[in-house]
Amino acid sequence: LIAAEISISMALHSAAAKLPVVDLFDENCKPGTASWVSKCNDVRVALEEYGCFLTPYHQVPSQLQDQVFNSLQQLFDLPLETKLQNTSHKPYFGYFKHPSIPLSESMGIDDPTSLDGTQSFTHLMWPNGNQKFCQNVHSYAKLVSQLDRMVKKMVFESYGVEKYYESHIDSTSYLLRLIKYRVPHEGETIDNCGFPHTDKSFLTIVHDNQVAGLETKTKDGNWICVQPSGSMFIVMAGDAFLAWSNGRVHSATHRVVKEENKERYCLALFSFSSETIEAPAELIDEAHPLMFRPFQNMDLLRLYSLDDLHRYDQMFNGQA
Ligand SMILES: O=C(O)CCC(=O)C(=O)O
Ligand SMILES: [Fe+2]
Repeated sequence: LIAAEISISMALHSAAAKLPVVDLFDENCKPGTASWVSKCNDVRVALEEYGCFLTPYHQVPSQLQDQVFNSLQQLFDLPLETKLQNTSHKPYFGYFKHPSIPLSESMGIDDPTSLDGTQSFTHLMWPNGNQKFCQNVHSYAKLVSQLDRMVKKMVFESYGVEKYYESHIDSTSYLLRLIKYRVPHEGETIDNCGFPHTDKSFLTIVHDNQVAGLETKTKDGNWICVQPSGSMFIVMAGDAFLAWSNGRVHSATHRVVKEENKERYCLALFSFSSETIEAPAELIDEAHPLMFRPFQNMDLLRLYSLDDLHRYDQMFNGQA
């Protein structure tokens, strides 16, 4: 009986695969210490094996999280013609809504870590000003960008190429996407909230209002449902990180499905590099021949967006 129970519990365990959780901020973990080195290793391994991991990030106070998610509600309640003011020549940087995924709607703040970036977005949405929104979103983006830099520092160190870290960070820019997934209307049977995809960023940090929906795919093809909780942030490698690492870092396919009958709000901080994306010489050898020709991160995003729009249209016209 005991043996049977053990095997049942193992079966259940493997059925509900979970993402690794890496706590970057435990007390003993200061740069230079042995525990820092092993933490860097954990981060690298998580990104190599899963392409993503969960991390508790208490640096964003829960009060600020609440305020930001409340502001999102206020933002999406604005009239459509106001939201449509959020435009950009860069793909995915502006307002997006498509008939093939009616439950979701999203907007983008270019350069949210600078006060200018957040202010000009705020001004477009609220010409009479909305100081609270601006301050909250700006502080939030700055705090999350610190997590982005920390993760990269740890991975660069773990590969022994920390000498490239400073210039990489100097050429990094951010995009904060604000996403709303509404509740289906009565009789509406849609649960599709977008295509399964990999991000074209270097790194993405996703955080939601504790309503489930995000799923990531493991290398062996299983979907992991990401369980949200207040201060857990999900750190996800994009295709640019994969290429830079010469294929070592995995970029996980992920998708959003609507499970709960609750509105889901999500904030995704994408980082892009304006340096040419190419693997450091240290990561190229006989066992790891160069996998990708050097390219520009924004070109990758542009190329993808053309395919993507085509897919949305096909889906809308019932051909996919
Ligand atoms: O809503 C989410 O959790 C993720 C959204 C996403 O994958 C994206 O915007 O690229
Ligand atoms: Fe994504």
